[in-house]
Amino acid sequence: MKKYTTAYDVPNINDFADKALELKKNPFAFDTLGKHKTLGLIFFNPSLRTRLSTQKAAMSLGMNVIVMNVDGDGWKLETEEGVIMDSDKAEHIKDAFPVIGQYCDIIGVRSFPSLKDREADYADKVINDIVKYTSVPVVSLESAIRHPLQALADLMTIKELSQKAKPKVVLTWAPHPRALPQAVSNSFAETMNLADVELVITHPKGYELNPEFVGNARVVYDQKEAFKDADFIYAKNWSSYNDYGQILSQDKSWVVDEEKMALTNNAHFMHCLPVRRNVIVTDGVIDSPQSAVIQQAGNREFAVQTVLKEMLENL
Ligand SMILES: NCCC[C@H](NC(=O)CCC(=O)O)C(=O)O
Ligand SMILES: NC(=O)OP(=O)(O)O
Repeated sequence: MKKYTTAYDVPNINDFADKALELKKNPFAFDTLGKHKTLGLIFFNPSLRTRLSTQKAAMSLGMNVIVMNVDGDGWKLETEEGVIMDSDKAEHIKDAFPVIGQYCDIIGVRSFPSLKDREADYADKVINDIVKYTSVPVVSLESAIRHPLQALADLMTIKELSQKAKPKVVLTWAPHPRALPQAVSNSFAETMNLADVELVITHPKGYELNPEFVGNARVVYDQKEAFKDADFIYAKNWSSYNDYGQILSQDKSWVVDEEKMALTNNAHFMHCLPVRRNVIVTDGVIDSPQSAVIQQAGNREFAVQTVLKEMLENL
């Protein structure tokens, strides 16, 4: 595997999630596979889960790990082509990543969208440029438009918890004070379209996701209608795709609360974290026995370990 930037980078994401669940049972089975191999993690944006789970996963495979927060610790990196570099950005990614590629056997990158220029964000230029400018495998730690490691962990969690062959999975928009990327929702929808689930997406009008990611999902604008008989409720805020990057609503009636969860089939509550309590979801729901958020975050380790293992085996 030369890159993992979307669920389509593996032949079958369902089989791949099963492999990850197998690895979870015996995470140290390949603890010398990564001997003398170095993983470089480059963060343009903050992280807790992705950073720590990836470091842990690499160490369980015997790898060395080097981590850099490029906006904090190093030279600020320019990502635009052909600019006169007289701003605060001292180095171009075209120079930085071929250098980083010489020090590393695998590179992981987190780079959020601008939320200003839809065309540029959806070209997913930073991660694609890094794939282009380095010869080593690249894993997305959340790009401008996708978060494939999160979606893989989400699929694992649904497989672990589902009591049905084809559960009803509802992705619901929820309010947030800031404009957030569509990446988590895009990757979740992309992956659920490939999984054996009934996918429903609910959001206020104006928050339609890119149709490429919605796929065969049913879009329901009435949140309570969408929640009926759901087996999984996956909450996430995202900014508008059509009115690009804008906050169109902060409607508190979209918060996931106990009353709405009571409409479901005793659904499991999911969120990628970090989550703003009592903004996205009430304490009562996230602290309930049906909350899967900690298990989901736990699965991040084995999702990325499976990707790294596959890359190491094909170096
Ligand atoms: N990696 C998981 C989510 C990351 C990001 N969330 C955030 O930036 C939340 C920040 C805040 O709540 O202020 C997102 O939505 O894509
Ligand atoms: N869910 C997730 O990617 O978390 P971090 O942003 O903390 O890495």
